[in-house]
Amino acid sequence: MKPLQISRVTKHYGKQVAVNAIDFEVGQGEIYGLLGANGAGKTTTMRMVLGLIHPDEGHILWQGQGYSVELRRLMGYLPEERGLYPKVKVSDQVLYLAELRGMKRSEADKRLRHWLERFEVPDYYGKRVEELSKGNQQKIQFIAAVIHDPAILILDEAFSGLDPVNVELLKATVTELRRDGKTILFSSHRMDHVEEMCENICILHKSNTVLKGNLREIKRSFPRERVLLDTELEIRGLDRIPGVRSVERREAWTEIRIDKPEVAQDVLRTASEQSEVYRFQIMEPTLNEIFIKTVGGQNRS
Ligand SMILES: Nc1ncnc2c1ncn2[C@@H]1O[C@H](COP(=O)(O)OP(=O)(O)OP(=O)(O)O)[C@@H](O)[C@H]1O
Repeated sequence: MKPLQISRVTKHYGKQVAVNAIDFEVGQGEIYGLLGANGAGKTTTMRMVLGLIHPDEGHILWQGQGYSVELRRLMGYLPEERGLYPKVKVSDQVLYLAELRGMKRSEADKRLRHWLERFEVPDYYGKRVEELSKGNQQKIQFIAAVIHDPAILILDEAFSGLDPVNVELLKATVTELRRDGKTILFSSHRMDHVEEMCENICILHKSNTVLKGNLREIKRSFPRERVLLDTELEIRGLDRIPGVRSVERREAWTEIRIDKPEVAQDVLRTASEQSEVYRFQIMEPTLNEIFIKTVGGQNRS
């Protein structure tokens, strides 16, 4: 059994259901993707895992145990809304938070210096938070979330607002934490990040689970409706093939959207009748396409 179990968890705010009977489990050394449109219930779920709010129904267990103060010390949280005190020095703030998690100040100080070096910002140690850019404040908040070496890490939109270099830096760090055996709950609106990092996902929509499982298997279960084609000569009449939805010519290839997978063979036949075919690839749907199809479809119903 995986160490983090979320079972039939429901949460109401007044009459409104924020999370409705959701189930999932996260393994050690796993980054689990919690996805959903705005207001779907992701933050509410994360706050329940953290024990900041409590489920009305269902239960959340870590290694078979319910919430406790000791358990809270095993958790690291990067909230979506960044919450550092602007006037306080980086070192004072992070060391205070580390002590709250049960660390000795001297040990926390060593770890803070290590992380600042690692993020190539050692000179931030004595700066006030307000002197740092938004993205760099986020790096500090990330350090505050991991300084006590938590077993469970909860990352709500961890990479938002970061430049591409810092996104890569944090991505590599999170991947390393997974390798170290951490249990990581990861929420993001950036489907490419989720696709890159998560093995299993759960998509919430209006408080309900609409899709859940192994990402690779989910992708295989969706029809392949996109073809990439590169030919020596330009192909005429692609858009007249029944079942072809759109034809977009790009610099290096043509992208063809089709109604159903079988139409791909008609595309290949038409192309090879007219030219040598350099590349013909039937593409798996991206997570972004799956998300839009799933959540968009639910919106229409
Ligand atoms: N403190 C609260 N009081 C009342 N309703 C709340 C509260 N917090 C969240 N909600 C409601 O619960 C639902 C789920 O919100 P939640 O913040 O969990 O969504 P989310 O998936 O994290 O959204 P986003 O992507 O916008 O951050 C929403 O309808 C929201 O309005």
